[in-house]
Amino acid sequence: MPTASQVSNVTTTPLPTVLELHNVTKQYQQQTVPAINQVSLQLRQGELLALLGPSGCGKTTLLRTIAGFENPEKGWIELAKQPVCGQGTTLPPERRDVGIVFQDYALFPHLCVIDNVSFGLKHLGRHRRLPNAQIQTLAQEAISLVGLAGFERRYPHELSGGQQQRVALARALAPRPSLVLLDEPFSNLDVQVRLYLRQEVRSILKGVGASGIFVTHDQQEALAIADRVAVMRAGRIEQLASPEEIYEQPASQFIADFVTQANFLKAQRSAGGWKTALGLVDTAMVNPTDATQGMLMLRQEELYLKAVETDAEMVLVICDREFLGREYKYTLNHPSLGKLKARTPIRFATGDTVQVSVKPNPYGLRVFV
Ligand SMILES: Nc1ncnc2c1ncn2[C@@H]1O[C@H](COP(=O)(O)OP(=O)(O)OP(=O)(O)O)[C@@H](O)[C@H]1O
Repeated sequence: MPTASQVSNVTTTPLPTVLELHNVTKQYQQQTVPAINQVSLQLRQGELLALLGPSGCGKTTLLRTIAGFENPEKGWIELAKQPVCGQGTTLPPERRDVGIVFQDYALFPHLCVIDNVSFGLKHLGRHRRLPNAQIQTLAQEAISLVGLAGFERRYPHELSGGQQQRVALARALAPRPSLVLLDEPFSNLDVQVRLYLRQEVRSILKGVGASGIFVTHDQQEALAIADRVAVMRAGRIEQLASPEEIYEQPASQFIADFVTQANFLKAQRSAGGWKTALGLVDTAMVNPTDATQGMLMLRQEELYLKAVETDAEMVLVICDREFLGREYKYTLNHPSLGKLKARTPIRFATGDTVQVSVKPNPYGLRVFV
């Protein structure tokens, strides 16, 4: 594993690839469709990738296949340019130079922190036996790295959930793997701890130059901490791109819906612009497309709300509101349009009537066919 200074010095040259998947397909016996279907991807050294998607789309199966707990029927995987499965090779998990952090921490309750962290170092497989002194040094370094120096003799039940997850991370990092796999690592934690720990895990991985892949079904989490996000649907990767690109240029209506929870309105192109139930939207505000009709995506922040009297034309009613601190999130209702979501700093009360217009944005509105 490279040092932090090595990592920061290599921003101008492309970093080496640590992981490659080539058309990997895994189908469980009881299933009629593959859990992961022809998945290909590359991960560079130090890169943090999020696997994002709805329940059952294959995120965990993909992670488990990379770790070596599942064997794919088709395709192959290389770690550091060495095949680890497929093409006649099957390396067990302990020989893949991969650290794993589970959702439920999976710590040994009868072992204290340092023994939990050392455990993996003592069981690296017969190909990597380490002397005791080195095991102690590596374990201590990993514990310090995750901010738990002084907690070495505590038992898991004497730690908070966030601290237990730090121990799990220390255990994964102690053998200094080039890749760390994290399966929904923050989902058992309180919101505050979760927000804090996710940034910290990112900076710890970046600090040691390890690559990471984490599974999440939380869009904000994926966009907040990953360098790239793979949005999965029914076993396939539907889009693999930076968080900005996923948000600004979603490849499909499914991604736009899942990631940004946008509104979609039927739209028809006419000479004057795109006709929608909310009025005419200027063609210049919409990304160029050959389509003449489709669903116009309107993100929650792209709706402008103006208070009006109930008898005005095209009135929507505020039927729910959430105060988010800097802004409000409103649910609007219209008898024929149904429900729309909008975010704005403007304050309205439940029951207020508003008219909605569309705000331009720098990256353009999108129409999906
Ligand atoms: N051991 C198994 N045996 C049979 N089918 C399985 C097994 N594990 C997962 N599956 C199926 O494979 C598909 C993908 O499951 P997977 O757990 O990878 O999805 P996921 O995206 O991680 O879902 P979640 O977010 O709910 O954890 C699902 O249809 C699931 O029912």
